[in-house]
Amino acid sequence: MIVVENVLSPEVLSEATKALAELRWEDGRKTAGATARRVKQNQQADLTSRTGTKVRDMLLDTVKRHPVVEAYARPLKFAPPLISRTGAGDTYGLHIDNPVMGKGDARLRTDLSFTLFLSPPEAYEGGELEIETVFRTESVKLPAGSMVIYPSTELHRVAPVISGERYVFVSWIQSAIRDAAQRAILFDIANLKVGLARAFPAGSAELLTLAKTEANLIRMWADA
Ligand SMILES: O=C(O)CCC(=O)C(=O)O
Ligand SMILES: [Fe+2]
Repeated sequence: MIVVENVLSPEVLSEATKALAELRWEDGRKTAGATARRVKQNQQADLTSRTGTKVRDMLLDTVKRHPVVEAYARPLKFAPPLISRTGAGDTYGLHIDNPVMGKGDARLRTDLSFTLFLSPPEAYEGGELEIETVFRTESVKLPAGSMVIYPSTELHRVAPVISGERYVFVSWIQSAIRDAAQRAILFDIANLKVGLARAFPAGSAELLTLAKTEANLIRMWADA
């Protein structure tokens, strides 16, 4: 699991916030899988409108371009994102995300789930994203514009919102590196590259060997 801070610039965040007011909202159960439907009680934006499509593409492009998202998740495919609104009294009970989403070319395996927070934490009480890991339950409530990426293999819920409104942008990633342990090794190497680039000159044998190791591990492990 990783928190990526300030994924959205203040300009993109303010444009997204403005768009939220223009979106049409429908029952969140429409997009839930069979088991999640029972516990899902929120609203979801209709993203087929002009404003909806625009804000969806703007947010997804920003997420896709982020270097930490790329290094951590190694995305191969993204599921169609959702923008959801959880108001006072609403919640999304404990569930597991669908393992496979979409049809045909859009079909993907969900390796990672993410939530990009669009509301500042002061805008609502409750509404933490709670992820049940083996050792503990992680409770996540982030500043607007920051996101959490977590393994889709974990049960999770959105705690009831007590007051205010919680807006988030949510999607799923099929990673080119299916195995989480292999993904973690590649993330370490990506971070090491950044650190060592400060200590060694560009084109040095050390940096070239590290680049070679990274490239060859990706060649060994990547789906495509
Ligand atoms: O709202 C969130 O933070 C997570 C939503 C969620 O779990 C889902 O849409 O499957
Ligand atoms: Fe979920």
